[in-house]
Amino acid sequence: MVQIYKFGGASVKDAAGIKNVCNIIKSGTKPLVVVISAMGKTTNAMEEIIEAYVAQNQEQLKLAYQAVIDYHNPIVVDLFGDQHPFFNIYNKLLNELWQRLQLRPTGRYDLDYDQIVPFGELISTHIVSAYANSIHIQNQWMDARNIIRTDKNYRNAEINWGLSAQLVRKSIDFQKQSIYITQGFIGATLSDMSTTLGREGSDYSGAVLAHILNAQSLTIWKDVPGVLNADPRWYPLAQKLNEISYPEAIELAYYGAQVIHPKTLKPLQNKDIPLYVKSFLDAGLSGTVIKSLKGAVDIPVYILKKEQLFITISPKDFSFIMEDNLSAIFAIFSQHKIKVNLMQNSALNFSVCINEPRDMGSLLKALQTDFTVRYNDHVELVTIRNYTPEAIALVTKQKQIIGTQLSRNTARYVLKESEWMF
Ligand SMILES: Nc1ncnc2c1ncn2[C@@H]1O[C@H](COP(=O)(O)OP(=O)(O)O)[C@@H](O)[C@H]1O
Ligand SMILES: N[C@@H](CC(=O)OP(=O)(O)O)C(=O)O
Repeated sequence: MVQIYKFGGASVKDAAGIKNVCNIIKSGTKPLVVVISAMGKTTNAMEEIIEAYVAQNQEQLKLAYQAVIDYHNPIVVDLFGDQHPFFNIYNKLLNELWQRLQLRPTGRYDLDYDQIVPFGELISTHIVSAYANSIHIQNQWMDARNIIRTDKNYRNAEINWGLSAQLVRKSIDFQKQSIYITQGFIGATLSDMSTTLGREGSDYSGAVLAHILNAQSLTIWKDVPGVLNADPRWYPLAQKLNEISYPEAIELAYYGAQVIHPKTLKPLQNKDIPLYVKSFLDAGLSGTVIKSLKGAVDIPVYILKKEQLFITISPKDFSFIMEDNLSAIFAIFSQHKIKVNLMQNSALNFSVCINEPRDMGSLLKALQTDFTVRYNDHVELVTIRNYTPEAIALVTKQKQIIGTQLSRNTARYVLKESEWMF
């Protein structure tokens, strides 16, 4: 049975990382499909390109494009030397990106974004695939846009499961090749326009392929030993969870545990395919497995969401917060692509915690036509699953609490941003 491996940007951020990834691929059970993200923070660098491109700021565009080249070039030279046939592929790809940047913007930001940002993944996968072949790890590079078909919802495209399944099965032949290397995060519409699946969407790509290929397992290789009970960058005493059930992992991802993309788990759960989260820094460690399990995680799990805005909305006409008002509010959120992380309502007020919007002014303006709006900015949202009095004390001590929501398993606190001291 096939295994799927997914490597994120951190694992391929430099030449040493790529060599390490190749070692893991070499040791992995075959057949194997490998899904790789753009190297390091390349997607952010591609977003700089987009900003300059859309603004048609040529000076800025050249600088942003050059930054992408300056990051990748030394890695390519380190891996291949400065004379290698791979440079034909590599230079062709960069040239294709530059030519794309010479076209005039269409005026549709999301569409342009999706034609440009995928170059990050195309470059990284070509580098890893060619390097692996050069050290005799025979593999086939595959363009995910030829197998992952989506709708036209640029930047957040939905998978066309039926067509993708047909194309994946047609393109992959494990009799001929036991290792395929492809991109996460990207796909294409029926008319061959590139699409992306949402930031950090490569985990999801891994799950889509695992589902379609009835894989034995999906392993996502991270810079942490597994899923921990908190982000270790925030809470240094975080502990590894050995096993998590699908529903619990879905809840953790939904509340914002950044280690797994929220859409990743459903396609796996539906076919009972286990997800391993393992460390690419020490592939021998057991990691975390997410699978069908009875029983819950037995320690508190903490999830922090930064850069939040807590808004309280009240109808100006003193009507109650009922379905018609709620649907008007959600229509505005949807138009502004607002993600609601927590909501609460009383008779006269509706409060939400949302990611700080890119254009706060236009959101407020839209809401203020029919509603009075009060808000707290610079807030953080902490969710504690399996909370205990000690866990609550840990996150709320010396904090100004702006909102609280408690259910049987989950405690949520909207807190004024201030330094964390554990
Ligand atoms: N509960 C958690 N367990 C482990 N890591 C977590 C958790 N919550 C957040 N993280 C963070 O997620 C990071 C890995 O995710 P991410 O950077 O998206 O990986 P990649 O880019 O490789 O896909 C870790 O470095 C860690 O700081
Ligand atoms: N490169 C894309 C997709 C992705 O999933 O990346 P990573 O696996 O490094 O989080 C992004 O940064 O959004």
